[in-house]
Amino acid sequence: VGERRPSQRVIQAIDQFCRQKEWAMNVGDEKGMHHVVNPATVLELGTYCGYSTLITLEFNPHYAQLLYESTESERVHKPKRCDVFFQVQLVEEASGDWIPKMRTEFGVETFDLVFLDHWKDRYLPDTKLLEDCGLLRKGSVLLADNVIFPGTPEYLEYVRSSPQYESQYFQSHLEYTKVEDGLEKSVYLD
Ligand SMILES: O=C(NCCc1nnc(-c2ccc3[nH]cnc3c2)[nH]1)c1cc(-c2ccc(F)cc2)cc(O)c1O
Ligand SMILES: [Mg+2]
Repeated sequence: VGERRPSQRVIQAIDQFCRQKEWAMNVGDEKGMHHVVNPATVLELGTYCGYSTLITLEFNPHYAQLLYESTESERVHKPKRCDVFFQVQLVEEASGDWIPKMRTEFGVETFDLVFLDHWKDRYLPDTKLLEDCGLLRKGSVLLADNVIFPGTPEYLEYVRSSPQYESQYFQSHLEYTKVEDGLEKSVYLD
């Protein structure tokens, strides 16, 4: 889409390096997200190296710097329109502190997609925070990585048992390995 988001060549180079030289916790080329969703306004919780990035929350300054370099986006307080289709806005803060500020800081009404890939014990509290802050609308999609490994049992139980969500599991493997893992796609029914 935009020349400033990590290009496909960068993604392929990351995948090759992580398969052949050193494992890293990107969502990876097998799990991927492209076949699951096609959003407009996206929140990513847990940026890491910016492998899958649009509007993203990362409070680890080292990972945040990696994203700035890979997308040449400027710090969130001077968001630069990377191109007509999207902005990369990076918030170096903890998700629990910043989700309540999304509307006032970024003018976000609701998110079309939330990609959960941060601390696994934050998936459930942050999901409840998104609900309480009115940041989900009918049809909003929560896409959660690592629901099997490392695992997010409380989150899975919640989205699979709540009448507010229609959930579907996309079985795959932990990035660059043969260990079972997968993505849980949960549509908010409101
Ligand atoms: O921990 C993971 N990801 C999370 C990184 C993170 N570290 N800190 C944050 C944070 C926490 C609050 C935040 N609030 C805003 N940004 C935040 C970022 N996120 C992770 C771990 C593995 C994994 C695989 C095999 C193993 F043997 C052990 C582990 C695989 C994956 O795909 C992962 O995504
Ligand atoms: Mg992950």
